[in-house]
Amino acid sequence: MIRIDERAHIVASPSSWIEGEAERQLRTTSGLAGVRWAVGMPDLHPGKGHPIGAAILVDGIVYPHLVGSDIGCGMALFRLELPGSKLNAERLAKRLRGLEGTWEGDAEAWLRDRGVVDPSFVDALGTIGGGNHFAELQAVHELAEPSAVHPLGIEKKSLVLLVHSGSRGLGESILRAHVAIYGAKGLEVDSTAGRDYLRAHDRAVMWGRANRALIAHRFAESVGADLHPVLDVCHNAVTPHDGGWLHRKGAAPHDQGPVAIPGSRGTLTYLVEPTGDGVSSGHSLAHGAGRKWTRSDARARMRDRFRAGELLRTDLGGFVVCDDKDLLFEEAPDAYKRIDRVVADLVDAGACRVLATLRPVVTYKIRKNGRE
Ligand SMILES: Nc1nc2c(ncn2[C@@H]2O[C@H](COP(=O)(O)O)[C@@H](O)[C@H]2O)c(=O)[nH]1
Ligand SMILES: [Mn+2]
Repeated sequence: MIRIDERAHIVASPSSWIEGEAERQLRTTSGLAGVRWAVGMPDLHPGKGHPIGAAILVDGIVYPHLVGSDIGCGMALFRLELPGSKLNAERLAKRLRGLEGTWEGDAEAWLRDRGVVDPSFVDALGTIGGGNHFAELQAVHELAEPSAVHPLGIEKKSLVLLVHSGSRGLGESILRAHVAIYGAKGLEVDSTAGRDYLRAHDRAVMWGRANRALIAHRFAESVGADLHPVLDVCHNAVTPHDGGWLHRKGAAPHDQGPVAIPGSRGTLTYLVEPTGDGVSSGHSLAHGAGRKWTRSDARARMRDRFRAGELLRTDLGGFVVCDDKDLLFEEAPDAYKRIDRVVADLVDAGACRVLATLRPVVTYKIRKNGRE
C-alpha cells in the first residue's frame, strides 16, 4: 500500500510504478470538501485534474468531475458461440464491420426495453466510440479456477467478447451542462441540482449498459454467432455507499461479482473474483492496466519505431481492426502499464483472486467506410 495522506492511499506495492502527477491529483482529490477517503487502484494514472483509477467516498456532495464525461463506461463480457468448429481469426476480422455507424434497428425500443426512459442520442447507440474503447474477441488462455469459471459458462475452449464503451455523447452532454452553470463545483446531494444530476447520471449509466449490449449484438450478428451475457461492470459512476456517495472514475465495484480487467490489445485480460471485505481497496478493483504514456507521447514514440501496418498484429497473435493511424499508435500495448503487476497488487492486497486469463484474438476499434 502507498500512503498519500491521512485520507488517501493507493493499492499498490511501493515498487509498482505510479506517476507522481497521479499521486498529486489523488492528494488534491482527497482534500475536496466532504471527502471521507480516496483510494487509488494500482492502475492509477493522471486525468484531467483528478486521477483515473480511483474510488472516492464523499459525504453529502456529488462531484460530477470525479465521475468524468463518460458516465456509465464499463466492461461487458459475453460468451460467443461461433458457427463451425475452427476459428479463422483473420477471416473473421475481415468480415467484421459497421460498429462505428448508426444502427439500422429500432434504437429507441432497444433503450426502452432496457429501462431507459426518454431515449436520447439514439444515433450513437451500438457504436464503440473512439479513444480506448473497443470490442474484442478473446480466447481462454488459462483457467486458474475452473470450478468458479464453469458457472459463468466459460470453459477452456470458449470464445468470449469483451466490450468496452460508455454513454457516448450523452454522458458528455450531462457534464457539459453541469460545467456551464457550476464550473468545477460539487453539488449538495439534497438540492434540486444534485438530484437532477443524479437522475441524469443514472440514465447515462443505463444507456451505457444498453450500448454495450447492442455493440455485442451487432458484433455477434456480423459474424453469425450466438451471444450469452456473462457480466457487465460499470467503472465510471457515483453510487450511495455507507451513508455517503462513492465516486468511481476508472474503478470497478468490489461487490458485484466477477470483473474483467483488460491489459491492452496485446496483453492478457484477467477475469477476477473479488475477495475479502473490500475495505482496504475502497470497495473497488482496477478497471484496466492504466496508461503509462500520454497519447501524444505514444504517437511520437511508436511512430519512431513502427509503421502503422506493423501494429495490426500483436505479440500474442491477435488481429487489430483500426483504420485510424493515430489511434493505432496511441493505443499500442506499450502505452499501458503491466497488467500482471496491476493484478498482482490487487491479489497481494487480498482484494481479488484470478479465475482465468483471456487472450485477445481480434480487437475491433474503427473501420473507415464500415458499411461498404
Ligand atoms: N484488451 C484490451 N484492453 C484495452 C484496449 N485498449 C485499452 N485497454 C485497457 O482498457 C482500459 C480502459 O481504460 P479506460 O480508462 O478508458 O476505461 C485501459 O486502461 C487498458 O488497460 C484494447 O484494445 N484491448
Ligand atoms: Mn472506460
